[in-house]
Amino acid sequence: MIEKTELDGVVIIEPRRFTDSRGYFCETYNINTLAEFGITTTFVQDNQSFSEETGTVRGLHFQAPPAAQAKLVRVLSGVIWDVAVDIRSGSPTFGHWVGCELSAEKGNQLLIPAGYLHGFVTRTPKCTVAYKCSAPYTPATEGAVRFDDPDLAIDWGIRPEDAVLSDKDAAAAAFADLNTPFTYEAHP
Ligand SMILES: Cc1cn([C@H]2C[C@H](O)[C@@H](COP(=O)(O)OP(=O)(O)O[C@H]3O[C@H](C)C(=O)[C@H](O)[C@H]3O)O2)c(=O)[nH]c1=O
Repeated sequence: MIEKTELDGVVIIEPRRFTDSRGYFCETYNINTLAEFGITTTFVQDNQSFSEETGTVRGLHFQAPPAAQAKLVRVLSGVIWDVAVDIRSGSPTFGHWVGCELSAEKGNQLLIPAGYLHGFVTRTPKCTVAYKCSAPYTPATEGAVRFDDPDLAIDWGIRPEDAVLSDKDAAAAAFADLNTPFTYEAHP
């Protein structure tokens, strides 16, 4: 059901699927289920993005306090490699990243607390990604770091030059220039 990663508070969730002759049913989010695992994050906004091509990279993004967002990410169609990067100053894993393959078929999810960069690359065409956010969209607090930043050295499984990027992401800041607005707070 819930698997910790080496990054504090970043967990992989695999909701239970009730299968029968019609197909399956699963609860994709239940506040009480997460509370059983000590996760008390509440969400106020649902997002969905669709990416036509394999190799589409969205990220690495964050919103700064007071609009910092935790995210609960899942895939409705296709497969992505989902990445979180710890940017909490003072954290023993500052600048470290974890990746996880999320797929519609598996129905697995990645929970990323506030204080982390988030981004993904699509591993199939026509990828639909849905994610819950713990704070509303607040453009004035948005920040972005280059997905292929050499200091992060994230393995995206593609050549950087092959990435399909938005203009915003193509012009994102270097990690070294990030003035992280997050202070390290341990997660349960
Ligand atoms: C994030 C967001 C965007 N927008 C508007 C602003 C732009 O005109 C348009 C596309 O936004 P953007 O290019 O930032 O979309 P993505 O590149 O998919 O960004 C997202 O991708 C990574 C993976 C994330 O984790 C963030 O949630 C988010 O930054 O949607 C909204 O109206 N509300 C929103 O919450």
